[in-house]
Amino acid sequence: IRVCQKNDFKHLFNLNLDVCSAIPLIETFSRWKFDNSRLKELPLDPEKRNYVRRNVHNAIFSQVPVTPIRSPTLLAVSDDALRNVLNVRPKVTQDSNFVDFINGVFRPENSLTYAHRYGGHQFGSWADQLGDGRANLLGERISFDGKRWEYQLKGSGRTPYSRDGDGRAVLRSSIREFLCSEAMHYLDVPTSRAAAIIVSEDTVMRDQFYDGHPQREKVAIVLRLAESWFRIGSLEILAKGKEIDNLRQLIDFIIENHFKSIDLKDENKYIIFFNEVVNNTAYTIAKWTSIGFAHGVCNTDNFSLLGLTIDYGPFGFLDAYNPGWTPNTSDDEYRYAFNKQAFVGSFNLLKLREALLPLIPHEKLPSVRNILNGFYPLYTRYFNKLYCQKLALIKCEKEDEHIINQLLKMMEGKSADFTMTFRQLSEIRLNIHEQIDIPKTAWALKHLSSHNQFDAWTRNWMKRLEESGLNLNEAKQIMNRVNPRYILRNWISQEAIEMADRGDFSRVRLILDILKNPYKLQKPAEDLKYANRPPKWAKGLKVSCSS
Ligand SMILES: Nc1ncnc2c1ncn2[C@@H]1O[C@H](COP(=O)(O)OP(=O)(O)OP(=O)(O)O)[C@@H](O)[C@H]1O
Repeated sequence: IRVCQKNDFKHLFNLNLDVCSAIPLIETFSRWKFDNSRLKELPLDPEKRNYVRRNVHNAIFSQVPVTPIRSPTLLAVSDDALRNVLNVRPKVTQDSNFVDFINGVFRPENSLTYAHRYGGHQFGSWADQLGDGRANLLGERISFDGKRWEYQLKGSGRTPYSRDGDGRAVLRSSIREFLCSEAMHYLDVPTSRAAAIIVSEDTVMRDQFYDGHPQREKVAIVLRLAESWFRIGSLEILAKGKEIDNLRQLIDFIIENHFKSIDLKDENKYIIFFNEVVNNTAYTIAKWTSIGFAHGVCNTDNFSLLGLTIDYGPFGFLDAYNPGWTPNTSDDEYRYAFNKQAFVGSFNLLKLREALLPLIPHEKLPSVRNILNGFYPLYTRYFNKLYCQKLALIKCEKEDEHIINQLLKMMEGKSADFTMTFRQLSEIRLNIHEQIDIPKTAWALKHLSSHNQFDAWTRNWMKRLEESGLNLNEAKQIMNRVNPRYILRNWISQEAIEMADRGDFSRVRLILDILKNPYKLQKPAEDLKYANRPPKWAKGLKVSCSS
């Protein structure tokens, strides 16, 4: 443990304790560098003229230069990601090299500009080669806490995987990804992260904005971070192309770097690996469900092999509880609806199992099948555990599952606000006549309380709390640690996007600051009514795959 530097004390008092258990933070960006020895071991496409779309074979990466955006402006940074992942002092963002770095112009020592070749099942069908069509992997680096991070630019130009795309990401989708990936981190959901976002005056055409008409939109680049960007589709394309050596090499690489408990010499290593991915995926989807998050495009190319939430496209958080809701207006069949995410997760894991088949001996296939069959029970266990926490039901027994299901039924019947109902449940009290008392400000709960089963349910729930030895105050403390008050509702990001489009980045920065502490009441968030009933215009907001 290093001795804290003077400046760190102010963070210590904010309880940001980890800053002091670290090597000193880097002060000048020009000295910052990648470690990058491992990624270079993986098969590289020999073609270097990589601006033209083509089918790539026998490679995991293509080397593609970044195409910078014109007159880039730094829109926002995540101080926490800078400190704890890049290990730089946030003031390095004033260094001109920093914006140049995100724009691909300044290349730190050892940096790469790879585009990854992957495939995927999209909306249930095999889509063949997809790949990083607008992203560049810059390299890997170990942060001071020993974690290995892969750095990526999204929106950084065309690659052989761009298909008909222009290689760009528009401002609105970049802001959404930047804010939501950081918000998910603070909500304790396994996720990729974002360190910074730059924007240009350059525009590109997109065919679906608010009113469904083609529009020119500004472009942006996000510096994204993940322990690994490999997806189910990374393995699928190798299996489909019968590139078995590459398949084996990539899985071994992932096991060695990210599944340290698996012995590479173990003859069952691929089965154990599958088991781990199934477990991680079940946990992440249960976490999504517990905070009302719908990913929106759960294709296999968007499902991380580490179980991280990746690719923040047409995602959304539930306002009114409608389990069949999808945030993605392009999803006509509601395949990726909120309540279908576990089903889709198991479909995606089935595709992973298929990709692993060439490496698994025939006699071991039944055990792989059993692992997959265990997905849904595992997901349900995580789901129940997380929902028990949301209601402070610390015993989490069969009876409690009944309480959870009854509450969700009532919420669905009343279209109760998902986030605020859970949050405000902790504010229920019994008055001196033992009657249920809901504060006037608890608008979501007041609404739910008109349900004819609400009183009976509440008393039953309180009885369970009592049986666990908890009084309402203790329950409140537990509940307020897991039920956020602020989430990134579509209307909240929409206002920030419109301001940023006009050159005012203050709202994006403020929202990031608020979402750092989603469980804590904050005045700026209350002033902006972020815990109030969503405004009427929020209902008309649409998000689609066009980004
Ligand atoms: N504007 C674009 N230009 C080039 N390729 C694109 C563009 N938009 C999407 N693609 C490609 O289409 C495929 C599906 O897109 P999707 O939106 O799922 O991914 P993404 O958001 O670009 O990337 P990621 O999954 O890494 O976040 C990917 O191969 C992606 O690279």
